Amino acid sequence: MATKPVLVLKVGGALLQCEMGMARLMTAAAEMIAAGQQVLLVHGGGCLVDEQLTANGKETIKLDGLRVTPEDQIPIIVGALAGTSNKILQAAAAKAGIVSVGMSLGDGNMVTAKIKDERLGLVGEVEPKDATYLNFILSQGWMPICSSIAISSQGDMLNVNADQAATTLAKLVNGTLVLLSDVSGVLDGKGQLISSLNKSEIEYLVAQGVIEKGMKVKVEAALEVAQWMGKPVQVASWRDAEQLKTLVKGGSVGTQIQP
Ligand SMILES: Nc1ncnc2c1ncn2[C@@H]1O[C@H](COP(=O)(O)OP(=O)(O)O)[C@@H](O)[C@H]1O
Ligand SMILES: CC(=O)N[C@@H](CCC(=O)OP(=O)(O)O)C(=O)O
Repeated sequence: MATKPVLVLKVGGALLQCEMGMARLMTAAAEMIAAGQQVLLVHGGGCLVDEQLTANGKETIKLDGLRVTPEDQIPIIVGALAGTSNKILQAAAAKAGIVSVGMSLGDGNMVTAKIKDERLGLVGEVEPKDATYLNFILSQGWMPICSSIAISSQGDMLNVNADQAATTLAKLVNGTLVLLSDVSGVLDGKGQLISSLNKSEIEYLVAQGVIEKGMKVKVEAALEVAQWMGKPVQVASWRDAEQLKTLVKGGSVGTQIQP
């Protein structure tokens, strides 16, 4: 019998500040894993990074939703994402009875990484490389929990947007990607959930300024992977218990980004 594709769940940083949200998500993940579904969790932590940078007297600049990352901010950003955020999620997973393996993009030869654009500093762009490490962990029934810190072949630690990290890992394992944020999906100009979006609709809403900042990065990452795989990518909410239940049953939730 063919096994179901790996479910690649990406969660944004706001989840880490919500005990209830984390508990509900991990319960849902535990149910899926118990039913034989392989689950890979990729996480951000943008708000934790913001907090740590402020506490250390550093300023943040974002360009088109991406954090400009000067070298002197790297220890703080790496600590917040690969350290604190990753371990908070592992702790929540343990509470739900999940055996997890905490990791970063830089582990196990999973991706290649290079500097994305000199203007952004140490921001990385990643490509899928070798799935051996991930597949071994998944085959054990363990849940990888991956942060978006990558390492280049020159030995630089690079800060990768977590939606882009998730798309690369989804490609690596040929998985089904679900991007979970703090909003129920992509919203229109009146705040209503849009159930489905294709490339030209996305371009129109971006040009109108309806889809902006982090959601622009997310939707563009989702579109890229939907086209690459020839199947829709879902943008949904970790806050919504009903959406999580539908997800556990294998249903579609939030906004479908069409290839
Ligand atoms: N059209 C839109 N629909 C929904 N959210 C949007 C939209 N345009 C911008 N956003 C913003 O994008 C945010 C989600 O992106 P981001 O903060 O990067 O999430 P995450 O940290 O979960 O990856 C929302 O909280 C909202 O403030
Ligand atoms: C380059 C870049 O922007 N990196 C992001 C990585 C974390 C992230 O993407 O977190 P969320 O998923 O919570 O937004 C950052 O520094 O905030």
